[in-house]
Amino acid sequence: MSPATPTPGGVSIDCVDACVDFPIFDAKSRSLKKAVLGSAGGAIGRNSSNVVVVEALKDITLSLREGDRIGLVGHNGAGKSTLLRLLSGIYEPTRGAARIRGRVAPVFDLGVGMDPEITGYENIIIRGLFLGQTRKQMKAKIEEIADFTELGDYLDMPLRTYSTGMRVRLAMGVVTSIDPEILLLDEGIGAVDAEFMKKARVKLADLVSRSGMLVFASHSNEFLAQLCDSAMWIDHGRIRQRGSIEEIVTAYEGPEAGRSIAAYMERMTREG
Ligand SMILES: Nc1ncnc2c1ncn2[C@@H]1O[C@H](COP(=O)(O)OP(=O)(O)OP(=O)(O)O)[C@@H](O)[C@H]1O
Repeated sequence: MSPATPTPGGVSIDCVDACVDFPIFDAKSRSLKKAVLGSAGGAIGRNSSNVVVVEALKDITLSLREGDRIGLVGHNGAGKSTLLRLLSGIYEPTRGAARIRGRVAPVFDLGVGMDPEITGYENIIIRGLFLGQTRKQMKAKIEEIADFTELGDYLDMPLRTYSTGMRVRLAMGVVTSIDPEILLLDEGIGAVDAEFMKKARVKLADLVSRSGMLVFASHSNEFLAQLCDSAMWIDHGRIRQRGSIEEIVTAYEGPEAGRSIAAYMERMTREG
């Protein structure tokens, strides 16, 4: 399908009882008890072959449709990133099913689609191809992307000479220049400095308004409220609750955080 062709019937994601387990072949059983009691991470158990597994996602049943802009909240290791990878098709469910219809742009794994040995310019093209663009489309917008990144002469240097934030700038430049149908964002993109982030947020908001569906994992309620209109609480690999941003922040962090995000959203609406 050409990158500009919309998916017939609209974009959608449907998961039914989807589970994702990570087998850990070199786990030390002595340390397991501690991990089970920890508040971070998914449950640790054993599969039918008695291999230790991390149950990163458990029985995820979820329907997402065109226009959905949903934020994911939850503790460290709750399963947010794993869910984004499941929704992008990068991970297959260990059990259950996940059906994805639409062109997905995953914006979390900065290493994917990038080559440390080639220049920033070349990586712009490569990453665009990875996200379903044609070489011609990428060449047409490479200068605009280069300007956005403000990386100057570094764009002629191999990517391995870049800092983490510089790589994020490059990846953000590419992703905000395309038109994905399903946008999956991880807050890891926050590795850039404050000045650049201000500019990137505007571009991201624009990208989100162009895309058919957004799922965004974030530890920042404000950032979540800027891009999403509903939220879902992931807790130890399960969907604990889905609802409005205010509802979910209140349930996850308590009434004070809920009131604070409600006031923030009101201010956002007032100021347009
Ligand atoms: N490649 C992997 N191999 C083994 N376990 C993994 C792997 N990736 C994630 N996990 C485990 O899966 C669980 C969910 O991790 P995930 O990264 O999805 O959490 P998260 O909600 O995104 O966390 P954070 O907010 O800290 O980024 C954790 O227990 C983690 O240890």
